Formats: sequence, structure tokens, C-alpha cells
Amino acid sequence: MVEDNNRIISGAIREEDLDGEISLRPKWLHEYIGQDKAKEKLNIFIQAAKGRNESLDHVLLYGPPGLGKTTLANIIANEMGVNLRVTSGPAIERPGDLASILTNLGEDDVLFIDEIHRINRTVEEILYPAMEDFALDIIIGKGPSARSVRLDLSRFTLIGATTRAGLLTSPLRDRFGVMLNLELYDIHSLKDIIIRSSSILKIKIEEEGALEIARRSRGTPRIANRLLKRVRDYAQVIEDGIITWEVAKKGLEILEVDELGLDAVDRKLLIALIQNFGGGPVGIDTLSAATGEERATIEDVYEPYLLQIGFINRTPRGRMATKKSYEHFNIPFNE
Ligand SMILES: Nc1ncnc2c1ncn2[C@@H]1O[C@H](COP(=O)(O)OP(=O)(O)OP(=O)(O)O)[C@@H](O)[C@H]1O
Ligand SMILES: [Mg+2]
Repeated sequence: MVEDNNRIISGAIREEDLDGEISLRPKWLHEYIGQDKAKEKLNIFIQAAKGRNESLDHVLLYGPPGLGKTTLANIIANEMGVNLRVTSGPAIERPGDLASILTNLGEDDVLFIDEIHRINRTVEEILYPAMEDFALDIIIGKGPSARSVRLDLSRFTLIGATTRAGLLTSPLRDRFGVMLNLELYDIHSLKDIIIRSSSILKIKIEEEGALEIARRSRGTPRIANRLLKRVRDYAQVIEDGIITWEVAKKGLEILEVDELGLDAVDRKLLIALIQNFGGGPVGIDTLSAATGEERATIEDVYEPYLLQIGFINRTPRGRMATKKSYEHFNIPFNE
């Protein structure tokens, strides 16, 4: 997925996020804030697998960037008491690379493949028997004397992460026993995440300050943690170090994050929708062409948040701007 990493409110990972990243990552399910539906399901499946002394079924995590997919993969391995091996779709270039990763997994280990939708076709085919029968089919020899040999693997759990489940081929998608959809966080969960991170990073923050940062974090913990660190800098240099509501508000204004966490690209998309297309409905490809933003970026990064805050609607005929969106830009709305 292509996204502009220079935006402070980008969900994609940036260099600065790595500062404290390890310590900020919850290690156990009970420390993982929000995502109650996913957590509840996962908890049952983990307890059941442990009770039967089996490995966990393969898990597919999908949802916008920065919502905690990598964190959850770490938690699953931790809760199951097994090792975690991390790789990503684009990093596995040849079938042999994947074969060597698979043969080196220990009994019940977790293999995490980030951006699994970007795995190439020949590599993907190795995964099918591996996921289904814990076996590798390798071809020995060439031409008419070539024969296929089946190699047994240890049982393992594959955790795949992707921004959208629909990006996977159906044979791959069908081999996951557990599908967990991560959704954008509500403001209260984000506030709790900010308070938790503050206590780990020893940042002094008031509830109202945390709430203000939460409101502008686009439903995304990674953005919340990033804004928290920058507001901390502001509080430390300009104010007396404590993040109150006023300090958060002023700090965020300096960062040019508006009250709803919207940035220039969101505004461009909404204005195009309203002014060029009379508020829609307009197809995603047309909107993409009109704004110069990639379709996938619009769908994976911008749209989920604009839908969450009720600024756009998705209809069978295309995207539409809502009344709320017109009001935000002070443009008269005709029903
Ligand atoms: N539920 C949560 N509770 C507390 N902190 C969280 C939670 N989810 C995510 N975080 C924090 O948010 C940050 C981003 O999470 P993570 O790297 O797991 O996201 P991701 O979904 O894997 O993103 P990407 O799609 O970009 O790989 C981490 O620093 C983590 O500490
Ligand atoms: Mg990740």
C-alpha cells in the first residue's frame, strides 16, 4: 500500500514511532485496549487450543494501518507460550525462502506474515499444503524423471495481516480458521491507550488532555502515540511539562492537526466530492483521478476514518458527502 509517510497523521509507521515502540506494545491480551469483539473471540480460541494442547488455528487480522495487528500477533504468541517468527509478504521472494522459514519453525510456533496480500503467487502455493496439512511438496529432479516429495512440517499457526481481507485470493483466505476484523478505535479507548502510554513514558497528562489528543488521532493508536510524544515536547519546552487540555489543544494546533484529525488530503477529497461532483455519488476511480490520490490509499487510509466520523456515505452508486461534511466546510447543503 502506498501512503505518504510524511503526514503526522499517517497511520503508516515512521522512524519516530520506534522510540518506545517496544515498551508501548501491550504483551498480554488483558493489556490490549479496545477491539472487544476481536479480543473476546481470540480469548476463547486461545483458551480452547491451550486446553486441548494444540496449536491455534491460522488467524487472519485485517484492518487499516496502525490499529495493532503486529501487536496482536505478538500477544497471541505470548499467550500461547510459543515462539514468534516475523516476516512480510514482499520479503519472501522465492518459494525456497518460505520453505526454509517453514522447516525451521518449532512445534506450535507462530509465523507472522505482515502484508500477506503482497505475497507472490508461486510463494503462495507453498502455503496451501503447509497451512492445510503441515506439509511441503517439493519437486526433486527435472523433466520426465521429476517427482514430488512430501515433507512433514511441525504444526504451526500462521497469522496473516492485511489492510483488507478482500485483497487476498480466495484459496488463501479460505485456509484461515479465524478472521479478525480490527476496527478504528473509539475516542475512549484511544484516551485509555494515551494514558497507558503516558504512564510508561512517564509523561504527566490530565484526562482532558488525553481526550483532546484522542479526538484527533483518527481512531488509530499509532497516531495517538505519535501525537502524544509531540505534544509532550511542546509541553516540556513551552509549558510546564504537564499536558492539560489547553496544552494539548495548543500543541496540536502547532502540529496543524485540526479538531477532527483531518489533514490536507482529507480536505482535498471532501472538497472535490462536494465541489466537483455536487456531493456525489461518485465512483472511487473518478475520485481518485480527480484528486491524484491512489485508489487503494483512499480506500484503506482515508475512507475508513471519513466513514467513521460520518463525513461520507458509501452507496452502491458511489461515495457521497454528508450534511456534516458540508457543515464542516461551511458550504450550504441542499437536501
Ligand atoms: N489495543 C492497543 N492497546 C494499546 N496500544 C496499542 C493497541 N493497539 C496498538 N497499540 C499501539 O499502537 C502502535 C501500533 O500498533 P501496531 O504496530 O501493532 O499496528 P499495526 O496494525 O501492525 O500497523 P501496520 O498495519 O502499520 O503494521 C504500537 O505502538 C502499539 O503500542
Ligand atoms: Mg504492523
